[in-house]
Amino acid sequence: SSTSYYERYHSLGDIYYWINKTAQEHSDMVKVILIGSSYEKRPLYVLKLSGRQERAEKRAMWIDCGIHAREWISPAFCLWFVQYSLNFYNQNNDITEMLNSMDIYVLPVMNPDGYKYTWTTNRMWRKNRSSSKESNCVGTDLNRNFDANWCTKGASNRPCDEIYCGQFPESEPEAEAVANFLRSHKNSVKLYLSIHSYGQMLLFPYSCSNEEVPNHAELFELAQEAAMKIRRHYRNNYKYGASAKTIYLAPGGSDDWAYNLGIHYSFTFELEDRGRYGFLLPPSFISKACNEALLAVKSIARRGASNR
Ligand SMILES: NCCCCC[C@@H](C[SeH])C(=O)O
Ligand SMILES: [Zn+2]
Ligand SMILES: [Zn+2]
Repeated sequence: SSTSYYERYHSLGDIYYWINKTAQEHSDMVKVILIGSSYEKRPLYVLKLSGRQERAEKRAMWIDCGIHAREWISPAFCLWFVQYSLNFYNQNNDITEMLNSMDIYVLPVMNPDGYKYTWTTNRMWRKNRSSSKESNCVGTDLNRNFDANWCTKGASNRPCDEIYCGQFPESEPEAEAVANFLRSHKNSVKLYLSIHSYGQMLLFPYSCSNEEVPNHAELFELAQEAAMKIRRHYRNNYKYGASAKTIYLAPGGSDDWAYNLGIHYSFTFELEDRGRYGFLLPPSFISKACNEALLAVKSIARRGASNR
């Protein structure tokens, strides 16, 4: 059987083509928003998904994929999620209710320069591709470049390191574009999701310190409920909890920053697997990894963003 388009990994050019084709084919539910450009001047496109029911004062959810270049399952999930949502709208109750109750902003590739580089040059590249004057090493870790305890323990100020924090908070155009968009939509965006791999974890703030956020218990319960559903439906185990304790200290993260902006339902997902293939997850695993992630998104979105 021919594997579907959504069970394969796609090159950057392919993804840009897919973004425009999807928006054209679903012009009643999808709008393309240009939120900025990468260091190498590639466009950062966000797809805005909306149900056909116009509701005043709609809440919104944000999902970014591909912040780390080598985590190919992440952009694969964003594409898979968009097509699943569009195909099952007005068929599946969960999807219909989700899209009728909130707009969904999806950024399929937050780090296009790095993603391209993993296809052409180095499959294991993580950072973006910006260069600094001080060093001939390239790239900043975009998930250490946000203004949340920036460049403290768990990040590095050395340009050659994989977790280099950049020259200053939002020094990177990719991070600045996302931060600007969320700042200007902070009254409607109620749920922030950042999709990564690997490790099978559902994480929430803080990762910049061991301090618990005010609604820690609620976020813990949401993550726990989602992990339980994945365990029950797919017999797969996802760890869950506050990032600093569950994975490691990681300051300057997009999720911590979004939380501090006021988006108090903020999560980072580490998708499959647990390390057997790691970042090189075979295409045959895409469907299962995306179904597991979808279950978590639906579970958290139903509870999290509907609370007000
Ligand atoms: N805010 C960071 C959440 C925890 C760390 C997530 C991982 C994903 Se690869 C990282 O950025 O190192
Ligand atoms: Zn990552
Ligand atoms: Zn990761």
